[in-house]
Amino acid sequence: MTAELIDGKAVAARVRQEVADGVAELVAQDGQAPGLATVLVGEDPASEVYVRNKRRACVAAGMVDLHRRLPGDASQQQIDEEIGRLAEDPGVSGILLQLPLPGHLDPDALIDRIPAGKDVDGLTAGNAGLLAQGRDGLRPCTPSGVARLLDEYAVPLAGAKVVVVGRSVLVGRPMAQLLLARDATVTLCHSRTKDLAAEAREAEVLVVAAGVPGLIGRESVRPGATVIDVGIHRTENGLRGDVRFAETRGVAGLLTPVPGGVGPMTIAMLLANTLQAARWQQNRTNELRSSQCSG
Ligand SMILES: NC(=O)C1=CN([C@@H]2O[C@H](COP(=O)(O)OP(=O)(O)OC[C@H]3O[C@@H](n4cnc5c(N)ncnc54)[C@H](OP(=O)(O)O)[C@@H]3O)[C@@H](O)[C@H]2O)C=CC1
Ligand SMILES: Nc1nc(=O)c2c([nH]1)NC[C@@H]1CN(c3ccc(C(=O)N[C@@H](CCC(=O)O)C(=O)O)cc3)C=[N+]21
Ligand SMILES: [Mg+2]
Repeated sequence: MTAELIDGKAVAARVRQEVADGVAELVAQDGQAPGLATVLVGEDPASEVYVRNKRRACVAAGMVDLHRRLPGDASQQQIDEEIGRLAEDPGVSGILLQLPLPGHLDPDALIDRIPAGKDVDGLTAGNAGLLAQGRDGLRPCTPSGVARLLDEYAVPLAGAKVVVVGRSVLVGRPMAQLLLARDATVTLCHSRTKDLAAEAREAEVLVVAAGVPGLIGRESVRPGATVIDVGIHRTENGLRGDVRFAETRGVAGLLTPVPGGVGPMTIAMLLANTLQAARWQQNRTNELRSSQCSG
């Protein structure tokens, strides 16, 4: 068997076009484009690259790029105040605080200063709680990108055995919650899991987000399974994932490559979240206006 590859680049391009169309529609309705505020503290080189890519994608979708850069020695209070200003600003639809922050700062406290309706990374306790309760909210970009890929390739989730490897707040946990909301039977594995390969072999859908290069190979994959590799590692031979690609391709039914799989979906879903946030804000403004007119 040779697995069919999931083309994340193509799906991401489609999502970005949908977002661009939605932005144009919003601009036609009320003359204002959604604005994305990226907040970058310090000069971490990887973060510089991610933020640059996010800003480019935002402009390409017709949104307003509102970037805020703070020095690496900025205080908790300075960043707190900056986020507070962005929270109040009606031109700001979405706020993204790029992580990791310099060590002297408390990221959780700063993230929770972002209003849930502008939290386009879906990382506030408020949005995590809404997801855990199965209520509407903004979802973390990488897990919702994975869910979109599974939908595009018509992978059945209701009643399916799904194994997620990794329980981070950024990826694993929200991934498990999203799949649970789609009626999958979800097993969540982590570094203390006793027999990872045995758990993973049960999966009809296996999502790997451990951050360990080559953790998963043929011994861990059920024949015909769908395997989603979230891991990203820069090696001498280019980008690699958490899945040993060549050998897994001989066992799986559907497989994401690295690069070109999950990676491109993360930015596409950030744009989709920003459009969603802008629509909610527009609806709220319109409701407020009409209630003032009639009352
Ligand atoms: N493509 C994309 O867009 C994105 C890619 N990534 C990539 O995905 C990977 C994971 O990211 P992230 O979730 O932030 O990573 P974290 O390091 O925050 O979390 C890793 C998780 O994997 C678990 N884990 C580690 N080693 C093992 C092991 N040997 N067996 C089973 N579980 C293990 C950890 O368990 P424990 O909790 O017990 O420590 C932890 O829950 C990274 O490579 C990252 O670069 C991340 C975000 C977006
Ligand atoms: N708070 C936080 N949010 C993140 O979103 C986050 C993070 N922390 N920590 C690190 C990981 C990693 N990550 C990637 C996003 C896109 C690609 C991506 O676009 N990859 C392309 C290739 C890019 C290239 O060629 O360099 C691809 O896979 O095809 C990769 C990796 C986000 N992360
Ligand atoms: Mg990828």
